[in-house]
Amino acid sequence: MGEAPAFFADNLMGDSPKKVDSKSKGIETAIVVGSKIYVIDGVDHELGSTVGVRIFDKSTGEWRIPIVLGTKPKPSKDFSAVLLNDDRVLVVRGNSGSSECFWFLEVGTPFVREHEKTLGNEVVAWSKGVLGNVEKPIVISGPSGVGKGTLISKLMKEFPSMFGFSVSHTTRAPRAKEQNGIHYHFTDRNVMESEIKDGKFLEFASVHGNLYGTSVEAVEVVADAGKRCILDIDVQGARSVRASALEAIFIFIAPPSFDELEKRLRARATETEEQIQKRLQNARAELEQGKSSGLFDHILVNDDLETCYEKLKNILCLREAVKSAPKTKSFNLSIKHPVSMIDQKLLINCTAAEDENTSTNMYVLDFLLKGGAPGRTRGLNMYAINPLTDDVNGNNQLHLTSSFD
Ligand SMILES: Nc1ncnc2c1ncn2[C@@H]1O[C@H](COP(=O)(O)OP(=O)(O)OP(=O)(O)O)[C@@H](O)[C@H]1O
Ligand SMILES: Nc1nc2c(ncn2[C@@H]2O[C@H](COP(=O)(O)O)[C@@H](O)[C@H]2O)c(=O)[nH]1
Repeated sequence: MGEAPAFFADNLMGDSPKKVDSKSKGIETAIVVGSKIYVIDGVDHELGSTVGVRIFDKSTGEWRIPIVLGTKPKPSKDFSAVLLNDDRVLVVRGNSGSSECFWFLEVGTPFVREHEKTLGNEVVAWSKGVLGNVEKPIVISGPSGVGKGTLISKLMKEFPSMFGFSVSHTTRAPRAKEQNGIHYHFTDRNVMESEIKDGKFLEFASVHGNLYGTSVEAVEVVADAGKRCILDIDVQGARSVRASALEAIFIFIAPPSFDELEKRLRARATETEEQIQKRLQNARAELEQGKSSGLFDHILVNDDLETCYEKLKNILCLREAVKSAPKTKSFNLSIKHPVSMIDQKLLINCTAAEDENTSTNMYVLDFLLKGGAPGRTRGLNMYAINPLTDDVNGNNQLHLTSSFD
């Protein structure tokens, strides 16, 4: 049994985070969640330049080191933590810009519980809070050769700042023009199987004799860039994502006929005859499942490419004029960043980037909205308010008052 660290002695029951100075670990931030205390090491010298998490169990008096999933924040001496509910903690990284300051540490979400079961160890998961109202990711499925990749390429070409592609892992060999890290992360089966065991994948499936999978990181990288993520995955993968906590839009692409599908697959000339036969055989089952399972929100027939592409854009509510993601004004979070919680909304004082000395902005994080990326905690609505004139919802109170007058 371990010994409770001295800094807990004065506030073991409270929920408020405390910044503590520890000789061995540098600056640490602690937060109480139920019977556990989560300690975040801002600068961990033993592990190099990384952020560590330790758990002190008050009921047993033991320290535990959890398995840490997701993308961690960069080390900082200025972390502060706010308990959002029993399963997640908002970690604010002080002295950083708007794209680096909000992080979530999941300690008991369904995602974490699920991984605890498979990994047989305590798990915590990091994800980054992304400014702006991040739209739901798009899952595109359909039989091999139907034109998923072609449609996605068109979308990415027309709206480069709006969409980002989730680069899957696969054990199949690269095709002539495919580049590692761009089209796929090409990997070995034993490496991928071990990473699946480590909980690195949001979903995975055996497709046409090879392993394919979407890593949590692949989707997070896109969300971190403030873009809407597109996943090109098979029907089994779509089913797994549907069962996960990731909220997405599911679109199934069907061919006009089976003969046309075969023609396209052959014309692409990327597979051997044996592989084509395997893909066509699997296509029958995929078409049946895709069209009948109720898994998909939309089914599009890719007959004429341009017509299908226009329909896809309609589903995604894209118009010619909207070519870039809406931008939120950037800001810098100072070391002192007072926070307060009102009605599931967190108010944070920040300094506006353009005028650091004088202008203070109030930002609101709205925890009621859902959506976003695998991070289960992403896609949170963050917006600026003027504390002198606006209420917590951003409504101008002066304007309201004068209209009543
Ligand atoms: N509407 C269409 N009409 C005719 N040919 C098409 C159409 N859409 C795509 N194609 C062609 O069909 C072939 C297969 O398309 P693509 O590679 O995009 O399919 P896919 O669904 O991504 O396949 P996979 O699942 O194997 O990656 C390509 O050669 C592409 O140019
Ligand atoms: N379940 C998943 N399926 C995936 C993923 N990445 C791609 N795919 C699907 O595999 C087939 C074959 O792709 P190909 O590039 O070898 O032609 C296709 O249907 C893709 O949608 C993934 O990460 N998970």
